[in-house]
Amino acid sequence: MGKVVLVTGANSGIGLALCERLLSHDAQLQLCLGCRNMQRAEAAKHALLVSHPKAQVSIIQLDVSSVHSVLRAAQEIRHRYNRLDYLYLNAGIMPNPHVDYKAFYKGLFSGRAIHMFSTGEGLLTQKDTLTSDGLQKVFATNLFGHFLLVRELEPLLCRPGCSSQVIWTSSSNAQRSAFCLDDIQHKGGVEPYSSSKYASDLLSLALNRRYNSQGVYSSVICPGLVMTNLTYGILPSFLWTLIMPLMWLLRMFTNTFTLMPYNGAEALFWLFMQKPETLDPLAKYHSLTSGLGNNYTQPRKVSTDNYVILTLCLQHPSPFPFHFKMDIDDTISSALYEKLLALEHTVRMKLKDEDLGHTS
Ligand SMILES: NC(=O)C1=CN([C@@H]2O[C@H](COP(=O)(O)OP(=O)(O)OC[C@H]3O[C@@H](n4cnc5c(N)ncnc54)[C@H](OP(=O)(O)O)[C@@H]3O)[C@@H](O)[C@H]2O)C=CC1
Ligand SMILES: CC(C)CCC[C@@H](C)[C@H]1CC[C@H]2C3=C(CC[C@]12C)[C@@]1(C)CCC(=O)C[C@@H]1CC3
Repeated sequence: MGKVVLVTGANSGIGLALCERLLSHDAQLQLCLGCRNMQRAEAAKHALLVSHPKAQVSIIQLDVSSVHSVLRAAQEIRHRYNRLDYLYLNAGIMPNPHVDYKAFYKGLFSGRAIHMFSTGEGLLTQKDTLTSDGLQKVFATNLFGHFLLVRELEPLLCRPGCSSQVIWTSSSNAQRSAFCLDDIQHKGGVEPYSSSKYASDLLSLALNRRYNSQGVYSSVICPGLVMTNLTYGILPSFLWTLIMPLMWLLRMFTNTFTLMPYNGAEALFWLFMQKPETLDPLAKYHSLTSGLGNNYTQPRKVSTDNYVILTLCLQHPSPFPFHFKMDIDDTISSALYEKLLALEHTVRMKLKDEDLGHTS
């Protein structure tokens, strides 16, 4: 039987491009598309079957921002399959983005222009909303729903003698400065996207600590800047098309302008072909495209700008030598993991109470 792969947010952009690449590589795969919108999911399945008529593609209705939907979908997946080899946690949103053009103009002449183009740091804010579960929507979609999904699919991922991979689509926009352990949902800030992506980097570390002994390996990837529905929400598509020659030119200076979903999916696809035991849990795997248009994957250390480390090390005398850095990263990721477990407990209790309310 072929390997089982579940991809969330598979009906468009990077997720759909990944599915195409996976099927081109391995026609025996059992590919499951986790999508919230069934019409768009059917269209994606149809497109995949046109290029791979013999492929085994199925759909699971999954809204990762809804606790009820995640629990129901996981139950259905456990019913359909007895294994899960790859879980791609790719669905993501950046609602109501606002570009700070003043900061962009300043950044152009700051000596950090390339960094700004590759990370979007300091340029973007978003207006978040609440889900029906009362959670911040960006947090619920980009992080918490996926966390719950991993927890629910534990029996399929952890199988004696077999290994499996959990792969997060993170972002170069993941910023330590946007994330706060006391406000993991980012209720009080205007950069929920950066916060949620930084949290996914931390969570991946925690998942490795928790699950490696059971054969589950978690990695994070960074797709670069890709033209998808997400980026068309930041600037209209005609404007992106208009500045495309400029972006090709910028590729000479930053290889993070992957631009096409196929290129953005490079690291996701590359991880599919790796032995998970050989992967570095502290690396973030970047999809990169050279000035000449060649794709490659490069691991870069995750969270090198940890301000807690800096604060501690700047104290005199420093309570920690520099080589304690990884331990402190580990402490933050453990703390996040505990907070997510506590939140999971709360939402499960709330759902139980609601169910009891309906039956009595
Ligand atoms: N484009 C870029 O430059 C970058 C993107 N990324 C990340 O890549 C990932 C894929 O985004 P991208 O392909 O660019 O954008 P798209 O908007 O094309 O894809 C996002 C996918 O996520 C799905 N999705 C959104 N919310 C939910 C939900 N609640 N439940 C289930 N599915 C959901 C969307 O479904 P629907 O069609 O129903 O909305 C869609 O299939 C995201 O995690 C994004 O943050 C990271 C760095 C850069
Ligand atoms: C000449 C143009 C390239 C000017 C575009 C300016 C900005 C709108 C963009 C520069 C860097 C971009 C970027 C993203 C969005 C658009 C920019 C801020 C992302 C934040 C999109 C989502 C991500 O996950 C990472 C991207 C990093 C770079």
